[in-house]
Amino acid sequence: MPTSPFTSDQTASAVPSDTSSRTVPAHAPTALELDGVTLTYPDGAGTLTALDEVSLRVGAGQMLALVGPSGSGKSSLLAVAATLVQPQHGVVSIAGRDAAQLSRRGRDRLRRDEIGMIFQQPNLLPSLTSREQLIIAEDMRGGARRSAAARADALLEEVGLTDAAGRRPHELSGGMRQRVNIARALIGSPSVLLVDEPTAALDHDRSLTVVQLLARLTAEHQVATVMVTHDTEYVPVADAVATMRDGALSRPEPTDTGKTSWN
Ligand SMILES: Nc1ncnc2c1ncn2[C@@H]1O[C@H](COP(=O)(O)OP(=O)(O)OP(=O)(O)O)[C@@H](O)[C@H]1O
Repeated sequence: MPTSPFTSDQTASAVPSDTSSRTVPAHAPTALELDGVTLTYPDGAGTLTALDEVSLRVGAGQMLALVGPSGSGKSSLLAVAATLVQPQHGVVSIAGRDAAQLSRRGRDRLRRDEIGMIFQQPNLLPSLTSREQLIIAEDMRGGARRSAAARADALLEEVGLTDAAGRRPHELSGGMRQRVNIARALIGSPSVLLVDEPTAALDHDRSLTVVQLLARLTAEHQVATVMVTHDTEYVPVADAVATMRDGALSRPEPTDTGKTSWN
């Protein structure tokens, strides 16, 4: 496992991130694919189109920042990509598997095995230590306890929290709690990481640290990451940016990290 550059709740201060460890092939294998996805909600006598023929490919080791005004469909895109909501039209593929072709149980398994989710609030269990948060998540996935403990320790080291492994959420800063949350989302070795406003509850320096950490882990774990953010300041840390407007998604534009080409 790579050694973490963090010590405790160390923060960083400049954009773009240190992306020196990020080497992504020009055409990374596609881990997340949306093809012509349309999602509508009932709206009075009619319907509201939340996603309008959205297509997107995110490769292993690539991080996409998703921006757009409130109500433009960003959360709907994450919900569809997470297979939590079924679109009326189009295909959602995770790790090469078409979610619509699976039974409900198959989709649950796909979600459990291939998708990690990170929300703005870490939602850690108050009575558990950082290490236990990760082990119990792996337990609930059905993983073996002994390997879960070793993996939890390795992940906590990667996010710079080895010294905080025995601390409970109230003994951690907001940034540290979000780093536990990120480590927990990776414990099942997902192919896809879906991240909704990870910095909304953090100050600037901690926000930057968290986004840089997501970028580094995306490359190191070869996961396909989609991060919704309202804060365009952190967009340059991602490999590409796409904008939602009225349910339509722009073509992803590579940022100038210079380390990758977009799919
Ligand atoms: N469960 C739902 N039922 C009905 N309409 C919904 C539902 N969820 C979202 N919408 C509508 O779909 C549209 C897209 O919403 P969505 O939450 O995806 O946008 P968003 O870009 O994530 O917004 P925000 O940045 O405010 O979270 C909005 O008009 C919203 O009101």
